[in-house]
Amino acid sequence: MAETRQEPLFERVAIVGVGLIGSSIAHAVRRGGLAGRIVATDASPEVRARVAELGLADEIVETAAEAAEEADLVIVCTPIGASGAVAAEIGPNLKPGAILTDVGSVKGAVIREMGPHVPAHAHFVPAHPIAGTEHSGPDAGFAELFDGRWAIVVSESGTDAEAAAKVRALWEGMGAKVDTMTSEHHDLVFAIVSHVPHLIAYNIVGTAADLEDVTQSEVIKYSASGFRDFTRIAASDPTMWRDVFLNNRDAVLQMLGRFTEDLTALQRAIRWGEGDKLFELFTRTRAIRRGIIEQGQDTAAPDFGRRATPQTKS
Ligand SMILES: NC(=O)C1=CN([C@@H]2O[C@H](COP(=O)(O)OP(=O)(O)OC[C@H]3O[C@@H](n4cnc5c(N)ncnc54)[C@H](O)[C@@H]3O)[C@@H](O)[C@H]2O)C=CC1
Ligand SMILES: O=C(O)C(=O)Cc1ccc(O)cc1
Repeated sequence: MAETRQEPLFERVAIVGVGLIGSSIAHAVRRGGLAGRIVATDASPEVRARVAELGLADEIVETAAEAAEEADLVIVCTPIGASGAVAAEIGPNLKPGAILTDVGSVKGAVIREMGPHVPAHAHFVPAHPIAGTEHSGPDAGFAELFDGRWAIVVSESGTDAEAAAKVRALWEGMGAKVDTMTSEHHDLVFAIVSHVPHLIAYNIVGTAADLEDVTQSEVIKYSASGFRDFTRIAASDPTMWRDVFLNNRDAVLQMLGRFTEDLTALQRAIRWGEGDKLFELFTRTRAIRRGIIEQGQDTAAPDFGRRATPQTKS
């Protein structure tokens, strides 16, 4: 767990979009004593009301523009599709030296959408926590979400080193381990380790549900197996994931091309009874899993069983 600081890292922190990630940040920032004051906003009046009930912020305002006023740090935690419009609203209200950051699962498109709205006197440091659950909304968040998990801070040629160091310190203060990379590299890596796996889960659950001779009740009844993990992933927020695929199109299509080629090779091996090919692949993948565990990298989300109750998400 992160140490509590004497001096907050930021005086005024604004959180725009208080769903799973925004509310987890609110909890973790509080826990780490990282902000003098937290101001929050959300486009949904129901979410704003729930944020007030949960006491997640010191101040709740109606617009992103208001939240950004006098903020030292603004964290945009909306779905990716909204990030450009949110940045356009925030940009004119960013004070000199203010840092704008985000948590989006795609970085290149977000930088293209948000970047042009950041005034020269402020700094933009995009980021992405590699931690989440299939739940959404302000009730789904918890302070421990980022503990021991990775957070990527994007570093491009124009990134301000001091602002990037503060965003790194923020994530470390919330319990995360930080890596830096370019947005291009980020989008390729997360296409294969996160975006394509989610697409596979959505697809396999959809296929199983559509099969005429496998009723949905059987999908539920027999899902206490590997399939259950797919159903958890396929329960992830539809808006968020639609935006991920629309905004990381090229990298996802590139990885899907490789994936389908390899799948076709497996199909062929099954058709022709090439057991040695199947055995060789399964041996290799088993070693990869064991390597992950040996390196202590198997940091599953702390509490995947958490439920967002009541569900206030619109
Ligand atoms: N869910 C996950 O596991 C992870 C999500 N992310 C990223 O975090 C971001 C947020 O995801 P979640 O917290 O899961 O979503 P969420 O659906 O729980 O919360 C998003 C919130 O943004 C609000 N919102 C939408 N448009 C808005 C606007 N224009 N202005 C203000 N508020 C607006 C919604 O009302 C909602 O409360 C996404 O960009 C996603 O890619 C990153 C890591 C993990
Ligand atoms: O719930 C899961 O298994 C996740 O994979 C969570 C997640 C979703 C999206 C991200 O960009 C990062 C982490």
